[in-house]
Amino acid sequence: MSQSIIVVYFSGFGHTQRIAQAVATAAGAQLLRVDEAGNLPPGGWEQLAAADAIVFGTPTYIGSVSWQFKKFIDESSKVFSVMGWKDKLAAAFTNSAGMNGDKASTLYALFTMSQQHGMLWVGTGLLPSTTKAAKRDDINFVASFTGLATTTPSDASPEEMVRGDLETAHLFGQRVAATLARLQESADVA
Ligand SMILES: Cc1cc2nc3c(=O)[nH]c(=O)nc-3n(C[C@H](O)[C@H](O)[C@H](O)COP(=O)(O)O)c2cc1C
Repeated sequence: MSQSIIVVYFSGFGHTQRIAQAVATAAGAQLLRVDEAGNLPPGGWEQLAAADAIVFGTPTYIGSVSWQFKKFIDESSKVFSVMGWKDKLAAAFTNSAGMNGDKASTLYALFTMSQQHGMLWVGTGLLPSTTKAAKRDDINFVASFTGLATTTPSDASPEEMVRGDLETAHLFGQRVAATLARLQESADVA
C-alpha cells in the first residue's frame, strides 16, 4: 500500500525548515509550509486530510510553538470537530537556540494537540548520547524522546546547522515512515 506523509511546519528564519527538509527526505514525505501569516497554501487542508501521517514542526519561540503554528493548530479545531485526523500517525519536531530552551514545552503542546485529534504518536525511539565521551555531532545529543529536538546557536545560519542534528532528523523521518509501513502491513494482513 502506498503511504502519504506530510511534514507541516513553520520556520521564521530557515532553521526549522532545514530540519523539516531532512525529516521529509528520509520519510519520503511532502512538505507543507505554514506561511508568515499562519496560513497554509491553497489545498493544504485537503492534503492533510488525505495523509496517513502528519509530522508537525515549529521553532520554539518563548518556550512554545510560534504564533503562526499556533494559529494553524487552532484552525485545526474544524478538523477536530469531525475527528478528521483520528488514527493518523502524528510526530513532531522543534528547533531552538538553547540546548534546553524549553523545547519540551513545545513538543508536549504538539503531543497534546495530537491526542485531542485522536492521532497515534510516534516518538524518536533513539538512544541519547549522554556519556562522558559524547560529542555534539552524535545522534540524539539533545536526548529527546517525545519528539525530535534540535539546537542551533542563535548566530548560526541554516547552512551551519549541526550535522548530528540533521542525521538525527533523518533517522526520525525514517522511523515515522517505517512505523507507518508496519501499521499498514498489519492492516493488510487483518
Ligand atoms: C521570538 C523568538 C523567541 C525565541 N524563544 C526561544 C526560546 O524560548 N528558547 C530557545 O532556546 N530559543 C528561542 N529562540 C531562538 C529560536 O528558537 C532559534 O533561533 C531557531 O533556530 C529559530 O528557528 P527558525 O529559523 O526556524 O525560525 C527564539 C527566537 C525568537 C525569534
